[in-house]
Amino acid sequence: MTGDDRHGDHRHGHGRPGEDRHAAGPGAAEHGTGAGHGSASGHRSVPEHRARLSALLAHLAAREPVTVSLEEAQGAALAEDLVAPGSLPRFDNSQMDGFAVSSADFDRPPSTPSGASTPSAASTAFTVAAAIAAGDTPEALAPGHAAPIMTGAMLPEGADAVVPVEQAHPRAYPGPGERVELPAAEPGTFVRRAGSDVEGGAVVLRAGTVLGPRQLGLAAGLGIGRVRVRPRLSVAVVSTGAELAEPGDGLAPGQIHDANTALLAAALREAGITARTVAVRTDDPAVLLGELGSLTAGSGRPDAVITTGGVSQGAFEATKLALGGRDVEFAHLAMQPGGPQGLGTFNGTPLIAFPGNPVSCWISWEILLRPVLSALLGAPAPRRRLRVPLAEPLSSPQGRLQVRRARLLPDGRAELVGGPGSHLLGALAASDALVLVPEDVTHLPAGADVEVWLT
Ligand SMILES: Nc1nc2c(c(=O)[nH]1)N[C@H]1C(S)=C(S)[C@@H](COP(=O)(O)OP(=O)(O)OC[C@H]3O[C@@H](n4cnc5c(N)ncnc54)[C@H](O)[C@@H]3O)O[C@H]1N2
Ligand code: MOO
Repeated sequence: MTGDDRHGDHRHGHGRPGEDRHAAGPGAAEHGTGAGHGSASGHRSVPEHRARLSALLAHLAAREPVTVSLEEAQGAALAEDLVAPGSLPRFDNSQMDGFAVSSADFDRPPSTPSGASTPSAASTAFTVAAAIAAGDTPEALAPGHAAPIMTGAMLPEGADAVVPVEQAHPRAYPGPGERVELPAAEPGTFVRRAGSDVEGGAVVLRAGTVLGPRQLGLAAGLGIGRVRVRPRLSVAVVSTGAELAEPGDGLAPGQIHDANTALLAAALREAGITARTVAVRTDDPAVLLGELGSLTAGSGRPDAVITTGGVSQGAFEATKLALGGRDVEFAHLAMQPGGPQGLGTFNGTPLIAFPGNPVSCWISWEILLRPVLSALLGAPAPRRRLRVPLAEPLSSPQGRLQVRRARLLPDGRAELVGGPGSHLLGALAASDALVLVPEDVTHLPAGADVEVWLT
């Protein structure tokens, strides 16, 4: 992780109260419509918080699409339908290394030229024509002839079937004019018909499709080198906390290594988002304000800022202290982990405040922000959601959506990994799924069906 660590650069001139020009951002006052949408626990519900995130980021859906190379397009969502300029396969071609023949020739009585061995009743003797390699433009096949043909090579006019070389006698490619015996083949045998995969002119990918390896392979196979996509988001991750040290550096007593920067930046990049990172290794709100001020100034500012840490009830909550009273609101969600959250704007840039515990960060991204981005922008693609039986019983706090880390077992059951604690990085790394336990559920027996998101 090459974090842009500007700790120690105390530029207090930026982002002080009164310097924060954020007229466009949806401030706390505009979020006052949530009454009645809270959870039974009195905390804000997850759908309500998602709706606020969606309103905060809605303008990002209106950005002009861009035309980019396939390499640059990975992870982006198509801005328009992708239409096949031609067919796949482009032309009738061979699926096997063997001999191109006309199936009609098998109907003729076997020919036994003088000096040739008598073919078996099941095969027919052919005169060998010129061999056809992939990339060749073959000559038409004359009746009674079989052309050695390689996989992918264009079928010659007059041929409608291919016999693999393994079935030929001799099991080889005799020279032109020599003889080869082949067993009968139906029309179309081992022939890959033009357009049998994709028809020219067809819509092959719908607007909004996220471009991964398979989609990019299709575009390339169709000869499409550049695609029109929704522009990539750029997000800055600002981790905060006086206890944080750079991974790789030594620790003073009481310090811990910063996991959130690497975790969130990787999550963003995996989602096709450009991520930059800033570590604010102090609980001084003025330093955080300075960093946020310089981050959100100028044309290079990100589309959004995510902060981690400093949003709970402690005495040194830098994020809350720095941003409280500005256009950022703080709330406690009916979710665990990931309860304390903030959102709003700083200098007009959307700002989302995640809690500091690493698992809380991950859950906040997976359960709150990622689904909002999927719905608004198409990318990243939504996580796959399944209902599967639990491998073991669990209990969950009343009035909270509890999100547990789990592994999907080969038999299709979800096995919990670690407990519910939001500091359990080891268990998080061993998981490949999230189990969502609804707010009103406090106990589930083994075998109960649960909602699982594959991560
Ligand atoms: N009295 C209360 N205390 C707490 C409450 C509460 O409601 N009342 N909520 C708890 C919950 S739930 C969470 S989640 C955390 C949220 O705390 P903050 O967002 O203020 O985060 P911090 O206090 O800065 O850190 C919490 C925890 O995470 C560690 N941390 C922080 N940043 C990183 C990082 N970049 N890499 C690794 N670990 C990090 C930090 O050292 C703390 O252990 O508050 C509870 N408390
Ligand atoms: O809401 Mo916190 O994320 O449980 O530890």
